[in-house]
Amino acid sequence: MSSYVYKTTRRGVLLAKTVSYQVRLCSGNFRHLEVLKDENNVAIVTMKRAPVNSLNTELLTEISSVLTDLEETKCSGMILTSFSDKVFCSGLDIYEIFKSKPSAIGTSFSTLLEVFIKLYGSTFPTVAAITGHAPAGGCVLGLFCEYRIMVQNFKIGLNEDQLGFNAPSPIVKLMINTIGHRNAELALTSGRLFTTSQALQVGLVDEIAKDRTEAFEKADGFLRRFEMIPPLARNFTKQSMRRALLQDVTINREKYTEGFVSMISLHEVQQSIAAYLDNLKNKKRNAH
Ligand SMILES: CC/C=C\C/C=C\CCC/C=C/CC(=O)SCCNC(=O)CCNC(=O)[C@H](O)C(C)(C)COP(=O)(O)OP(=O)(O)OC[C@H]1O[C@@H](n2cnc3c(N)ncnc32)[C@H](O)[C@@H]1OP(=O)(O)O
Repeated sequence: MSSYVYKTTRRGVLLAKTVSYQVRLCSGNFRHLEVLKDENNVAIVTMKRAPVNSLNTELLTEISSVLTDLEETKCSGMILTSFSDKVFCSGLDIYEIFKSKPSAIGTSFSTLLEVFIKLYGSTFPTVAAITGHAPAGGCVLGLFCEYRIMVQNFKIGLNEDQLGFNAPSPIVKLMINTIGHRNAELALTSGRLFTTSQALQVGLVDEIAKDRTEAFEKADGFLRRFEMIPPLARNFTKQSMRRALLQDVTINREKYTEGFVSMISLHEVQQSIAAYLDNLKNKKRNAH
């Protein structure tokens, strides 16, 4: 088998077409993730749930489990990315929230919150190499990381309002923390998807890359900024900046999950999701 993998070296990250490379994380057997680690204990976590990395409970559970592994093995940094050169992550799996049992919607959302707690609160530095579109939950996953590098000419944002429901309050706070109140309000109320360059302008992403290789070089550059910073100090500072939101979600996880399930289960919301799915299918049909 020959596939693209990312070979990390002390001086940078190289894209290499090879199969004989570094250590594979052996503590987990993942269906939708590839996890590689370099000699510096930096992990590259690649989502590979074709075609568009929609976040179903299984993928979310795998991400959660990898994050536990990375904490336990004292990983020194993590790059989160996608197998695809078109889509980073298409958000929550719509089919898990459309016409689904409340318990299934609840499990999916609660697992997303678990990923938030582990990823946003991780002791190691995290960076998203966004190699394609990142709508809704895809943007959310990027926002959980400390730094975002996005390949040019794609779209990112919280378009939940377009689907007929609002983004829950913790993610609104996170968006405000990232791009400011005014920009967040304008973006969220219209379900705006930003182009890569617009996202850079408002601060939704931190750097633009011309392609995947450059995104990895820049991600590696971000992680190397911390080589000379004592990890303990870095982590204390990170936790103190993130404590309020982390505590809120940890304490109120059940309440937020119930709120999300009630909202998604509303008849009008289900109708909006149905219309959104029709629209998605029509777009695809018209493109052919
Ligand atoms: C502090 C914070 C704490 C906690 C967080 C709190 C709250 C967070 C709230 C998060 C809520 C999120 C809600 C969602 O994420 S709902 C999902 C929203 N997603 C979208 O709107 C994206 C929809 N998809 C697209 O726009 C395009 O598919 C995309 C641009 C991604 C790719 O386009 P492309 O042309 O490449 O592919 P398509 O032909 O459109 O799609 C291929 C097949 O994939 C299916 N698909 C696409 N997206 C999804 C999805 N999200 N779920 C399930 N399936 C999806 C699509 O239907 C195609 O299927 P087939 O027709 O081939 O069967």
